[in-house]
Amino acid sequence: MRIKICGITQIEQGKAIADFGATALGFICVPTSPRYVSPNQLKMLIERLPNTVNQIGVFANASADLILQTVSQTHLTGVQLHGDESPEFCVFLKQCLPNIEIIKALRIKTTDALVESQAYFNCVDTLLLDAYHPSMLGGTGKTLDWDRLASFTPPIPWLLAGGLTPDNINEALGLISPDGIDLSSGVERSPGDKDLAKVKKLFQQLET
Ligand SMILES: O=C(O)c1ccccc1NCC(=O)[C@H](O)[C@H](O)COP(=O)(O)O
Repeated sequence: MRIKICGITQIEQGKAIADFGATALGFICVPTSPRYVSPNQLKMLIERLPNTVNQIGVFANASADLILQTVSQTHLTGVQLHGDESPEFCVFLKQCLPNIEIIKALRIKTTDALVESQAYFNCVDTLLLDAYHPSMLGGTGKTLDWDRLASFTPPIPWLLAGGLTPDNINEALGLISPDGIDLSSGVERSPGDKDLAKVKKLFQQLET
């Protein structure tokens, strides 16, 4: 199973998280986020972090130009679209970046919103389901209604996000079987400052 830890801002924390067994690290390229890393910071982080893990840049309603420029300046292996990007935008980006993983995040307000995911099945490599929040785009700590996701079996890989913590991860994975999980605030001391004790506990819990 893929394990993505999102909102990395510090090299040493990123290295330690990769050593614990994360398969992907996420970097927030959304300027309004308290976890924001600038293109220069992102380049420096990626240069110093192990290339054995996927390096995912998270964008929200950014222009294609900004995304393409950021990818060309760094060695991102994937781009996560966390805003209101249309299927057409995703198709365009995939055409421009055929070797880069495109992840479309959907913020699920009600399970009816899962129907929306169908429009992306042929446009992206991976889906990510996150919790809806009226004023925050991500890193909210809010959980999804896992019971209702049991029937979500898209034809492409998907990651579960939203309020996952070392204490609730096994409950979530007992109810649903995503291809991977994505955590941010549940393994933090404060936004962008990862708590390595919590990350360690997460991996211990996943082994039980
Ligand atoms: O984390 C942010 O600050 C953020 C800001 C704007 C868009 C997306 C953002 N995060 C996206 C993520 O991938 C988070 O890991 C995901 O929302 C889960 O967060 P959490 O509920 O805190 O585990």
